[in-house]
Amino acid sequence: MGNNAFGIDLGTSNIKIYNKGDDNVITEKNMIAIENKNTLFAYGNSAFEMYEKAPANIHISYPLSNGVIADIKNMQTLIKYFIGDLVKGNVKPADYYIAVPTDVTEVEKRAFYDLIKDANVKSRKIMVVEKAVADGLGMDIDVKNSQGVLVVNVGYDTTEISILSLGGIVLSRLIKVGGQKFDDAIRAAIRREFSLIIGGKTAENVKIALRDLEKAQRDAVVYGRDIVTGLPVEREIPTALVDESLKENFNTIIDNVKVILERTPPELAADIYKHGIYLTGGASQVSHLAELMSNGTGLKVQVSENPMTSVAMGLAKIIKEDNYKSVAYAIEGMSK
Ligand SMILES: Nc1ncnc2c1ncn2[C@@H]1O[C@H](COP(=O)(O)OP(=O)(O)OP(=O)(O)O)[C@@H](O)[C@H]1O
Repeated sequence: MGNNAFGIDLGTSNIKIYNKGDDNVITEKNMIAIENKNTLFAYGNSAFEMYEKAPANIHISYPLSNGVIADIKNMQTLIKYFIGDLVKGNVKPADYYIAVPTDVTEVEKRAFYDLIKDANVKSRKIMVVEKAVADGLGMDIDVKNSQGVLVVNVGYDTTEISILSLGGIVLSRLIKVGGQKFDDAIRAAIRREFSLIIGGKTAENVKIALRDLEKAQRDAVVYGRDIVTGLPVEREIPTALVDESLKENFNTIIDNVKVILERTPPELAADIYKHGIYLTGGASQVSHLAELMSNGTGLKVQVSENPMTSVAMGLAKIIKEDNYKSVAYAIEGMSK
């Protein structure tokens, strides 16, 4: 069996892996729990379950930060375990296609390649794909023939804004705003208005539930600690407060989209105008972002059907169809 292949979208909060073996994408939390400084205690979704609840001798962390690998050793461990789980412990030589952000340094890009090479996963060939190109393919855009595609991927701690043309990236900007900043803004507003401290997961749940709460015209019910009394309490938070708290981050994203649009070569403007903005990434689903982006830019906004997995689905296409192989490339001067 010489055709094993995996496509990896290494997100800060979620890792998505396409496995050609079963033609499926899995999503796991990109998290590791280490006990007493050196023993692996838990990884992926089970590490996330313990987050904010674990005792002091268990250190839980994300090995990625702002879209780049911050903790190479733990990231290697995670890759080894995730791949091992996917193949039920029987790791065979395989090709790896890994998505990388465009607007990072060459050294940071190379780190993605080195990660796979050194993770003990029997990598045969390691190919790199610009994340926005994979995103485009995952959203069924004809990226190889289109001249002017604007993709905005709102992730956990970054948003990547890219202009694609004829299968390549013309402009790209990675900004440090994403779902985590949205959660922080919700926490800060609740603390300010209700003197209530809530956890990060609670804030995330409010953000995710926001659209449904608004539809049902219901407040968000949260549990937290009252700053004044120090006691745990339950409070009802109006959705209008949550909406208001998110505005500033939304504006930062929209302003950066406008900057990219201003810098876009005019020859590409026609296609961008025709198709509008392709919005994807887990945090792009947050209530009101799409409509505010459309209002702010004057362009229509197409919302991805699979915002969390569009990059991995694009990698799947590249792995399965020879027609798309040309968008993947090897890192120069790799030593194997
Ligand atoms: N329905 C939803 N509404 C709003 N936000 C959501 C929803 N579902 C997931 N999210 C948010 O999406 C974010 C994760 O998205 P994603 O998996 O695309 O990020 P990532 O790839 O890990 O991060 P990055 O791209 O920054 O490396 C989290 O902040 C999560 O709270």
